[in-house]
Amino acid sequence: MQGIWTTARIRAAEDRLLAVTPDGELMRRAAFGLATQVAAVLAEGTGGVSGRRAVLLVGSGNNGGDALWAGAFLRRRGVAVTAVLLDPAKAHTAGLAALRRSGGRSVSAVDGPQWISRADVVVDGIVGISARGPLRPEAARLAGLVAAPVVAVDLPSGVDPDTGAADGPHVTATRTVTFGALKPVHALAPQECGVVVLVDIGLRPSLGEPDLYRLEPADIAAVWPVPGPGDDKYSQGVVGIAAGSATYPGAAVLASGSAVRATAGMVRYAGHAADVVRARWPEIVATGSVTDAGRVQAWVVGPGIGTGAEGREVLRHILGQGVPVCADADATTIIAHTPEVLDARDPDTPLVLTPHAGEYERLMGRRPGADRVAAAREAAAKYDAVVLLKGHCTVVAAPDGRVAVNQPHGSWLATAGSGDVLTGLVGSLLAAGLDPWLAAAAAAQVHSLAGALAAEDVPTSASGLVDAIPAALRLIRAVA
Ligand SMILES: NC(=O)C1=CN([C@@H]2O[C@H](COP(=O)(O)OP(=O)(O)OC[C@H]3O[C@@H](n4cnc5c(N)ncnc54)[C@H](O)[C@@H]3O)[C@@H](O)[C@H]2O)[C@H](O)CC1
Ligand SMILES: [K+]
Repeated sequence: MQGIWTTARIRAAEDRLLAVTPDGELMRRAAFGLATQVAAVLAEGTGGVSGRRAVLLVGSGNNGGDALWAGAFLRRRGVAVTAVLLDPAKAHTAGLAALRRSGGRSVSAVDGPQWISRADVVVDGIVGISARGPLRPEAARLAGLVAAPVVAVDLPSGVDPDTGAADGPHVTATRTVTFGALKPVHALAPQECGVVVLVDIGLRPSLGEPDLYRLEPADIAAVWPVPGPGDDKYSQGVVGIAAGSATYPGAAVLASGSAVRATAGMVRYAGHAADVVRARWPEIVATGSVTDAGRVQAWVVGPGIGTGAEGREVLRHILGQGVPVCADADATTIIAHTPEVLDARDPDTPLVLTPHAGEYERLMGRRPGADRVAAAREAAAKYDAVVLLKGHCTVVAAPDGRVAVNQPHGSWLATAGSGDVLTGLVGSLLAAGLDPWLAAAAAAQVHSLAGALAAEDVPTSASGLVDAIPAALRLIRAVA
């Protein structure tokens, strides 16, 4: 799994490493990697490096220092480099001297626009992990003038390094070159970071355990259930789907279909949409009620069951079965409005909640807010459940504090029924015996990849999503 560290952890590790590294060495390592990436962007965008024009937006700290040293390295490759100093009195002294020695020029912010307009690439060295809030006015004005590709130093300036919040003026980068380790912004704001490149500066040994994780294809391929010689339809885990109604069978069809596509384990359906589900998915054993559904190793409950007395009884029955439960949609609302339904839950029964922002507000009495990691952790602790907080970047928090951030593949999941598909995936992995946090994180990753494959750059539907699950699993196995 890809480790992600908060800025406080990064800074502490950097301080430890700085104490045993020659002065300026870390910055030069960072800047050399940065210069290599800037040259690559120039080559990709203009067909060459020498003679091209790079403009550096330089803030008052070490982020600007990285940019200035990178400018000096780019000068060796024949790039014309101009540093726009946002605060000349505070520009990194050694970096600025190195740029000037190499033949680079520096100008004040007043003269910035004329250089920015002619740039082939802009390097965002305004602010890094010490950023607080959106870009300040002068920086925002200059950043707003940029038309050329942007390479962000460490992170795109104006985007919160620890939450990825980008609700004020900020840089949107084509590529972000970060140093030592990924920070939360790189996983939580992929649309602002562009392609993220990690430059090793020898920080890893000083870092310790990550604060957040992102699953890689190999992590998913390693846990996704595949039948073996000794398996039969039961041994891979049977998932029960309690969803839908006679009036609204769609959620039942989607959640059940997703479970059928996700693994080779058996799927049982229980509810008022049995005929429709059976007709669409003949593999499924469908019954009219959860009370006569037969043994399962995990339950999915919620989509389309309604939030009235009958829905509450279905949820209460399922929570008392002593198997992992994924509660979604109406089940989330029932839990929020009548939390006493959780009294039916056997304390050892793992529970996965999959709220979107509105359902989160019902559960917690507040919106998730800018810090979605903290929000997911808070809900996970309150309900002693894995909480999969949906969003452009889904965040999955476990009651023990573990957090995974999924890697979105576009926004194709913003379609009706998408949540039903996700919950079927989660339930299948729970039935296969996966750790509930891992099950939710892996399901979210496959769900977003299936969305991209189903869409292929044009809008798709939840049915298309279900059909793309096998392709997503094949792709994950292929790249693992
Ligand atoms: N420690 C090292 O040797 C290495 C650090 N690296 C780079 O250093 C930056 C972090 O540098 P730091 O000096 O702590 O501060 P910043 O450059 O991030 O910020 C400077 C300055 O910016 C002002 N500021 C804060 N918020 C804003 C804002 N929203 N808009 C405009 N200006 C803002 C504030 O005055 C800050 O003091 C790190 O990111 C790396 O790039 C190398 O990675 C490795 C070596
Ligand atoms: K930056």
